[in-house]
Amino acid sequence: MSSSRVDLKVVLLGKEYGGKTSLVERYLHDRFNADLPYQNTIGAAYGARRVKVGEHTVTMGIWDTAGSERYEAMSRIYYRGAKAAIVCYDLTDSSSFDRAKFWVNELRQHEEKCKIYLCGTKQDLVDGDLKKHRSVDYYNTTDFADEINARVFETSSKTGNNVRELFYKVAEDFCNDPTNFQKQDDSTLHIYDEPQGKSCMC
Ligand SMILES: Nc1nc2c(ncn2[C@@H]2O[C@H](COP(=O)(O)OP(=O)(O)OP(=O)(O)O)[C@@H](O)[C@H]2O)c(=O)[nH]1
Repeated sequence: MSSSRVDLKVVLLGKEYGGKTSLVERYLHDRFNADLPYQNTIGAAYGARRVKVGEHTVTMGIWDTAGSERYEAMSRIYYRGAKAAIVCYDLTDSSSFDRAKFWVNELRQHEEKCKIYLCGTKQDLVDGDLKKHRSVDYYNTTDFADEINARVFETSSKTGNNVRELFYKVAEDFCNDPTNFQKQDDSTLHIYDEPQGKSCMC
């Protein structure tokens, strides 16, 4: 197994049952299994992927944190040093958007340089005839995004809609910021870079 530097640490934050693990599973392994019973993340899970953006190839290290408030203190550890945070909320659960605001506030206070992406999950459940299930208004999310200088994506891990686009945008924004390509010191994290399964770091 080869080891490689992680250029871009990305953390996923949000309420439990909000769809974070499914989003990472869809992105890293292109799979979604609706028949599997829900299993809450304990601690956090890690996966990595190389992404090519123009002339750059960056290794994205993705931390999927536990949404349960029981693990809140631990989730704080995982956003340290993150260049990007994907703050997820479930489009069928308005309280999950309140929780997303909580995480945005945390990031703004403690990790100022971390770029924030708001991600409304389970978009397939509020699409077309299923619109009545939508509990988070799109324009509320874009207004909030404007306030905090973030982008909004609505994704479905079931259909794959917008998932690659979201992660590509994270990588692209990173590559478009020249300060990210200044010489790094020896404290850079080195880890294995192949896509990895869900692991518990409890
Ligand atoms: N229909 C639909 N269901 C989804 C989607 N994403 C997630 N789910 C379902 O929502 C439930 C919770 O998803 P998870 O990805 O485990 O949520 P999580 O945010 O990782 O949860 P925690 O680990 O508790 O923080 C699971 O039963 C998923 O199958 C989606 O895009 N569409």
